[in-house]
Amino acid sequence: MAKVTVVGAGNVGATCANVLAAREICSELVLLDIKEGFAEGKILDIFQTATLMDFDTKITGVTNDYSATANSDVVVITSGIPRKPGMTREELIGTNAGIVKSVATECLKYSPKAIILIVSNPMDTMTYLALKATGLPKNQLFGMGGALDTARFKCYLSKALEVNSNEVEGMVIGGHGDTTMIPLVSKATYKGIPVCECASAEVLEKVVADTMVGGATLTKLLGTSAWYAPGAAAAYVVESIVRDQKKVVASCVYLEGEYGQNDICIGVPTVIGKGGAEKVLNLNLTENEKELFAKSAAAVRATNDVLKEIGVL
Ligand SMILES: NC(=O)C1=CN([C@@H]2O[C@H](COP(=O)(O)OP(=O)(O)OC[C@H]3O[C@@H](n4cnc5c(N)ncnc54)[C@H](O)[C@@H]3O)[C@@H](O)[C@H]2O)C=CC1
Ligand SMILES: O=C([O-])CC(=O)C(=O)O
Repeated sequence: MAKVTVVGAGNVGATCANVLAAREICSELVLLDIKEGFAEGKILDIFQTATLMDFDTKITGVTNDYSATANSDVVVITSGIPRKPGMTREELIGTNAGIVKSVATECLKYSPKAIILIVSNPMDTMTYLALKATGLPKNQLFGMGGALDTARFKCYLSKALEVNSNEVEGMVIGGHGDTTMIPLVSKATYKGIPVCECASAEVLEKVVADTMVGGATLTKLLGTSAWYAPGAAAAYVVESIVRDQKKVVASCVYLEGEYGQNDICIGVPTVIGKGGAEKVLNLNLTENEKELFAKSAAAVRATNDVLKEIGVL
């Protein structure tokens, strides 16, 4: 069974840790935070649910002690600040870039073989930065955004169609940003029936718009960004890795020619297994989707350029 480290014991990290422990996705879990006693406290609280929820994953919380994370099979990086209402994810780059770079480097010292999953925002750019800073192969380090955006897309679709969300199929590719994500309506189905046969174009346009601002909507409601679905989405990706499930998850991976893009990390359908991001699937996009993907990549690239301007790359 696997050892998983989650860095950042805040809303998303602690939720991810809770799902991993309660569902016994790994045998050993370490939660690490820089804030004194914070991860220890979150883990003690989670541990006190063990007899209530019937799990026995070995869980440990530590303050900045990377030696406790040694030999992890998977590391999830959620450290960094979240946005506040009215902000974009891209505005977090100045604070989060330094944090993500140093955390990824530190984790790797103790777990050189770990698959590293980046969650901190702006996630596409943080993934690119961590990949370049560590020099890891592209299968070993990738980002989580599409799993969450896809879950939201399915929720909004199921509400619009008034059907069970588990009976809906769909995927969101592109950047994990309010204007960069691309919910693929053309590929979405309800029990094999294309959704465009189930709802009007107007209804589906609203589903797309709601999905794209899914994170911003929650940030406005909560005063900080969401955590239940983000934490569960990260745990979903970890499960596909540690159980070698080979699920196809829209994931932020480094592209070398796929979808017409090079030298960028952005969301594309990816087979996730024990080798990490094992294979990118080539979807037959419509002309409009191809155009949207190129625009999305241009926007992500512009944010990546800021890494050089602020001197972290
Ligand atoms: N990729 C995605 O789909 C999503 C990404 N996010 C992002 O995840 C990040 C975390 O969000 P929340 O958990 O809500 O924030 P939070 O503020 O609740 O937690 C962040 C934690 O990181 C810790 N931290 C900061 N610097 C650290 C360091 N150098 N080492 C270890 N720990 C450190 C803080 O002490 C804090 O406990 C944000 O950047 C947010 O935008 C959030 C939701 C979805
Ligand atoms: O909205 C945010 O800033 C956090 C996030 O990435 C999400 O919930 O999708």
